[in-house]
Amino acid sequence: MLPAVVKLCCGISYPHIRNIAGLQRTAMAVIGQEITHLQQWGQIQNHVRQQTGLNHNEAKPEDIKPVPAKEDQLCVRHGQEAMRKALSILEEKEGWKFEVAESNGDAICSKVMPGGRKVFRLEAVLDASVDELYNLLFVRVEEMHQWNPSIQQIKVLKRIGPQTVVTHEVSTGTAGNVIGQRDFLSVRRSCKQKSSVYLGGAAVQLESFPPQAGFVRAENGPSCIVIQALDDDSTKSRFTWLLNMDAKGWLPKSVVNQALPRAQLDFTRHLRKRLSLS
Ligand SMILES: CC(C)CCC[C@@H](C)[C@H]1CC[C@H]2[C@@H]3CC=C4C[C@@H](O)CC[C@]4(C)[C@H]3CC[C@]12C
Repeated sequence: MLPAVVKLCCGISYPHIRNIAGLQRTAMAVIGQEITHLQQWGQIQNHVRQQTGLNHNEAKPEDIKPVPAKEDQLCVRHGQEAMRKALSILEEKEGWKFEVAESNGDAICSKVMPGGRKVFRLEAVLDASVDELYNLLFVRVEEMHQWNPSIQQIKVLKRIGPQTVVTHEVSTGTAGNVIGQRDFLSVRRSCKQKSSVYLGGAAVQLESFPPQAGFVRAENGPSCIVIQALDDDSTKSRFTWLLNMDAKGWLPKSVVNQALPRAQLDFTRHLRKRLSLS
């Protein structure tokens, strides 16, 4: 119905729109983008509702079907767009400020984005091949709670081809984590090349999986992990992680901005421990 009405309006106004100029033209373009956006989200929401049967909060693995429906493309595009944005943040040369470094060489820088949110970039060298890390961080992402106590659960709600997943993540609210428990709903994409892997993602909003009672739904802005083989030694990888998170809830910015780099260092420590076992 909405698309039909929009088309009708466009038809009626087309001769006038052709004659507009300047700011009015910009405004038209923005309105157009908004409509496309609204329409896309409507489709994604309906589709995920149908495919996962998620009117309750538990998705059983057998409910998740890899249906290559047309609407899936929208999730894929959202993931691609998140990856593109995250990589372009990483590529920015200016404005990074040193945050912390550990004696093992792990280092975190931060940058304030337009709008005031701080993003964090962790750089580390890990004793693992690109494939091993891809396997642990993307293929077997649901097992992450087994080696990372900051994570209570990660559930793949939907797989769209080999590269895209829709996930629900729950962090733990342990003593070390001053922010407390959060849940996230994200689209995540992987892009695997011979000597590097890109894992990117961002939050999505789905009516079928609304914020749950007792949880604060945090939001991942465009974020990514880049894993690159070190030239000389393919058993070691460079690990670069852009964390871009709106933790939500009523917390002072300064508290959040201290907890996030800490969470990155903790994550990396647990990842190293896990790698030393295999
Ligand atoms: C400080 C509080 C709010 C949050 C602490 C937990 C943070 C560090 C946790 C919660 C959810 C987690 C993410 C969940 C899923 C993935 C996808 C995977 O392919 C790479 C790791 C990544 C991206 C995790 C990174 C760490 C993460 C962001």
